[in-house]
Amino acid sequence: MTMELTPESRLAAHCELAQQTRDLMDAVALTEVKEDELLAVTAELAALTERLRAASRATPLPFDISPDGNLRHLGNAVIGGANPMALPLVVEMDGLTARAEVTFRPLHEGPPNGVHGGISAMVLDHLLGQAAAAAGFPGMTGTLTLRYLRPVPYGTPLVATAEHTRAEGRKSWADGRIALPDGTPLVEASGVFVMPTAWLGRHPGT
Ligand SMILES: CCCCCCCCCCCCCC(=O)SCCNC(=O)CCNC(=O)[C@H](O)C(C)(C)COP(=O)(O)OP(=O)(O)OC[C@H]1O[C@@H](n2cnc3c(N)ncnc32)[C@H](O)[C@@H]1OP(=O)(O)O
Repeated sequence: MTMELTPESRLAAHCELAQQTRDLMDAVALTEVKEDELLAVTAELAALTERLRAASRATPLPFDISPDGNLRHLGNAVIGGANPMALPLVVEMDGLTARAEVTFRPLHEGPPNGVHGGISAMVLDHLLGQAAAAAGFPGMTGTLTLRYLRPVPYGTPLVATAEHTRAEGRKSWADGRIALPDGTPLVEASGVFVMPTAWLGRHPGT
C-alpha cells in the first residue's frame, strides 16, 4: 500500500473537480439540448480533458491517512471523493458493521426507472468488504452472492448496511443489504473475502 503526502488543499480541489464532473455526467445523461449545442459542449470538454492530461498519474489516488487519522482511499470507485465514478459513499464503521446512506441517480439506470443491478452489487461488495475489514479481516472479494428482491429506485434516500459474520483462517464472511429507510430490503448480499497471502503480516492478527 503506497502512502502519499499530498497537500490537503490540492486534494480538496481534486475532490471538487470530481464532484463537478459528477454533476456534468448527470447533465450529460439527462440533457435535451439541440445537436449543435451537444457538439459545441463536446468540443469544449475535449479541450478540458487535454488540460487535465497535461500532468497525469498512472493510477488513481492511493490509500492515505486523512488529517483526522483515518485510512482513506480518494481514488476508490465507490468511496473515493476524487474519483468521479464514485457516488461517493460515506461509510460509517462500527465494530463488525458498516453503514452508508445512498441516493442513486438517473445516471445509474439499468432497467427503466431503476438502478442497474451491477451498481447495487458494487455498493454491496464494498460495504461487505468494509465490514470484514472493520472486524479485522480485510480481504479481496472471493465470492459475492446477491438476491434482488425489489427494484432499486434512484432519487430516493436508501440505506446500505453490512455486518461481518464469521472468519476462518484467511477467509471471512459478511452479509449486507440495500434497504428503504423503513428497513424494507431491496437487495441482499453475502460475501466471502479472502486475505491474499501477500497481505499476511500487514494487519493485526495476521
Ligand atoms: C491491508 C489493508 C486493506 C484495507 C481494505 C479496506 C477494505 C476495502 C473494502 C473493499 C471491498 C471491495 C473488494 C474488491 O472489490 S476486491 C476485487 C475483486 N476481487 C478480486 O479481484 C479477487 C481476485 N482473486 C484473487 O485475488 C484470489 O483468487 C483470492 C485472493 C480471492 C484467493 O487466492 P488465494 O491464492 O489466496 O486462495 P487459495 O487458493 O490459497 O485459497 C485460500 C482459501 O480461500 C478459499 N477461496 C479461494 N478463492 C475463493 C473464492 N473465489 N471464493 C471463496 N473462497 C475462495 C479457498 O477455498 C481456500 O479456503 P480453504 O481451503 O483454506 O478453506
